[in-house]
Amino acid sequence: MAPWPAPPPPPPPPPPLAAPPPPPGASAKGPPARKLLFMCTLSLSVTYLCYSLLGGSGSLQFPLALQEPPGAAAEPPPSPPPPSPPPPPARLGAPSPPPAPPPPDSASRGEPPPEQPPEEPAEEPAEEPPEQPAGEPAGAGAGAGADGWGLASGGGGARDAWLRTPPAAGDTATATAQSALPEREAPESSTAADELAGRRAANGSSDRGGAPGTPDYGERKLPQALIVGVKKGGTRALLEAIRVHPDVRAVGVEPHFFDRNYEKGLEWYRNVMPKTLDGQVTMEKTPSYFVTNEAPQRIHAMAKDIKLIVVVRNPVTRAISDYTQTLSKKPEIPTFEVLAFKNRTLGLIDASWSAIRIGIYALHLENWLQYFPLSQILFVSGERLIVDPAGEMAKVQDFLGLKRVVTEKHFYFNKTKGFPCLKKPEDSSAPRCLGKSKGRTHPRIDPDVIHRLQKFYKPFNMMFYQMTGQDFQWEREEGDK
Ligand SMILES: Nc1ncnc2c1ncn2[C@@H]1O[C@H](COP(=O)(O)OS(=O)(=O)O)[C@@H](OP(=O)(O)O)[C@H]1O
Repeated sequence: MAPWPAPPPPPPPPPPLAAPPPPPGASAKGPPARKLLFMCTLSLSVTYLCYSLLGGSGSLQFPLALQEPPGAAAEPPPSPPPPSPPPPPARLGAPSPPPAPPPPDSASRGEPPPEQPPEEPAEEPAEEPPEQPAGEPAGAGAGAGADGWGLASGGGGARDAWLRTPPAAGDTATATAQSALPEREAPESSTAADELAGRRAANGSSDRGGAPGTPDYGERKLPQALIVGVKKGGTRALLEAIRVHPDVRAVGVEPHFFDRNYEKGLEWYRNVMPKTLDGQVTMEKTPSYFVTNEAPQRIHAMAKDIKLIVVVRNPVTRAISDYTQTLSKKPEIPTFEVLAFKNRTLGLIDASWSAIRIGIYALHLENWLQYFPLSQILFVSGERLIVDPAGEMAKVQDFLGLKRVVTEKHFYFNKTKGFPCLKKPEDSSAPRCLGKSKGRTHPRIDPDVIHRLQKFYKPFNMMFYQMTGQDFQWEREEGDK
């Protein structure tokens, strides 16, 4: 696998201005990290100023973009109140923005109304029969389950010893927590079986063919690692791949605890988790955390040492993927080209549209760096997760302190699907691809619009590369996939 390209040269030293005070727990973040954060903030301000001066201020409202919608959950009493994150980059020469108004055309975009959480449920674990990998016995794809890579299939597995974990009768805490999962968190896939599989997975029950009635082992723990984003980045592929690891237990559905369900409390959250044995890592993925203003602070209050994983993808492709998902549910929405602009003649991008806003990674990351040092965050390339899943999984396993168990031998490239799929585990279980809602064909987008979006994102991408020390090379890609 090709190594990451060298990070860009460090930014110039900042002028002697006061840096924001560190939050509790930020002591882990050394002076260089704080300096970098400060420089990033400053650079973002300058970038934003430039955009404003060029006439884009009406479109790009960072302070608004990073706010959680009204109706956000209350803080839990036990956690000491962490400091408020510092204000977003100042809009020099511009008055303070008014309270965040919802985009006037949010309904026509297929977005939820303003009182709703801003992002759609990302869970889409529909399954499709996989193409057989070379040498695979015929029929190996039959009986695929509904969650992610079809790990709900029968047939047992190398992990059955610890995966035969349907909810024991009387496991009421879990049952209660699961029944409390709001309907909107059901997978996007349409069948009740899909939903059931997702809920089973969230239950910590056997989503890989464990024998019914076999008792669950271990205890439910709050997660030690989270996949916090980004929506349409490849988070499902990553979660399903890491779940192959015997030392990982993960929730199949997205709990949305730190954005939508926070008021339910930590015990609810714990009960959503599967049972784990000592030494196993408990995980969940909810991609909307990355763009939820309160998420870093809340997660820090729960576990300041938690490991965070962000799967990032070219923000232009990500936006189109996001739009494609919405379009699949609401075919009547305007075209991508229409939604992407505030004023197409003037070339003003509408950064208040969530499909665009989510891709301004540097701004969202800035919020996380108020609470977590960079060393606690792993950035996975969504592009490399497709072309070299084993390589990205090696980094993920290293980051989680796990033995490299998930390797090349767990993947094969499915030509029909056009994506890597999970090969059978060592125990003869069936190969699995992600469902139809993963790896959709995108609508054709006007190349000029793509070009404009690339120009729009470029400074933010550069800043993101500087902040993370990784060059994701999105500027080298041309157009959509
Ligand atoms: N192995 C494999 N199979 C299928 N799809 C894969 C895979 N690896 C990454 N991807 C890319 O994942 C994109 C969906 O991202 P997410 O899983 O994060 O979406 S979601 O936010 O949970 O809805 C999805 O986006 P679209 O291609 O736009 O559908 C894929 O490009």
